[in-house]
Amino acid sequence: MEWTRGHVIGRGATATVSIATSRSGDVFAVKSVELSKSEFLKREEKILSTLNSPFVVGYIGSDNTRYNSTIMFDLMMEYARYGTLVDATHECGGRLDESMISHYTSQIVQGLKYLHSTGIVHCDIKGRNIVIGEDGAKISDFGCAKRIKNPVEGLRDDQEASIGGTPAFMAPEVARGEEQGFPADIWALGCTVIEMATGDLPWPNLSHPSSLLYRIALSEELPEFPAFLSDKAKDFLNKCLRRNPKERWTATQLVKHPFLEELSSVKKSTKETAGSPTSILDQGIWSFIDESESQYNQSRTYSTLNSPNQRLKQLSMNSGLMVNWNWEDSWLTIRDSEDNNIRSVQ
Ligand SMILES: Nc1ncnc2c1ncn2[C@@H]1O[C@H](COP(=O)(O)OP(=O)(O)OP(=O)(O)O)[C@@H](O)[C@H]1O
Repeated sequence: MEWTRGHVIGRGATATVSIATSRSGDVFAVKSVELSKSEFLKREEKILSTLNSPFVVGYIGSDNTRYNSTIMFDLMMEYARYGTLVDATHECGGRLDESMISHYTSQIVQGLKYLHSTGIVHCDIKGRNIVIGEDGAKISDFGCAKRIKNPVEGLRDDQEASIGGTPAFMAPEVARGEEQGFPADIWALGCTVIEMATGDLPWPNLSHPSSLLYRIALSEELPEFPAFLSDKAKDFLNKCLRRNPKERWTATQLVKHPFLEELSSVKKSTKETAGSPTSILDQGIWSFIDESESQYNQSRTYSTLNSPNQRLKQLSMNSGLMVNWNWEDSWLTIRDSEDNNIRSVQ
């Protein structure tokens, strides 16, 4: 397929996302990294290409392109024109009202139900990894995702032992470096509900990632439930945010929770609530990205250790090293590969 890269619409820890258009005029998003650093994006493609759900961003294909003298690996996917859930929250004055939280949460839970039924743990659920298209919220960014079992053969996947994600959204068992299964996505979902309700991260009063990770891993505390939420919303949070992963509800159970069943019938159109984005033509889609937009993020590798305590220490040290930590910039994603290397990116 012939296509043209447009302007940058987002930058994550690992990749740059641009708008793109095909010769026939179809608009899509393209996530790009240098080919030599594309291991994680290729792994993302391997997972995304197997998925098909209205609640997961759609896969289109992949390509290699030359940008100046650099060969890029490009993952092409459905374009979500209203940006991320964080963007939608900002455009609504910094907080979403409860009917909208219920509406989006219902779609995310259906996405998680689908993913978990295919044996996939997303491992990095947060507002910035939920994109909003014409038909609502979709789970995106499968850079940390793993298939923990082959539903047909019941086999362990190579990635099963890996640990990843964003510290503020990490479940206690993940912060301790023990395991990251389906319940870890449910914990992160609870954190994402708090993020929609407050416009802030869970655990907002912690000023450093190491204190954050120790608190999540080793205290008996939960993130604070926003006092202004209804009892149903708080009960929903209570089913997600249980420190013991075995006590958390599954996505299949959560779909039927009264918070989603009743309030999600108050459906507002995404157009009404996500503001009115600039038209694609206004955004200069037809021009190539310029030099200043081509700084693709570097990845770094750290060795780590075997015991949970040592792993936790390494995770928190890496977090501190990687970012000048403040809550606006705290979207650090940490990946810990099976051979016990932590790949941490800013
Ligand atoms: N399909 C899409 N449609 C519209 N915008 C998108 C799409 N995918 C990604 N974006 C934008 O690009 C940003 C970065 O994308 P993404 O999160 O996939 O990159 P990443 O490098 O894997 O991020 P991180 O690892 O930091 O979470 C998103 O926050 C969003 O603003």
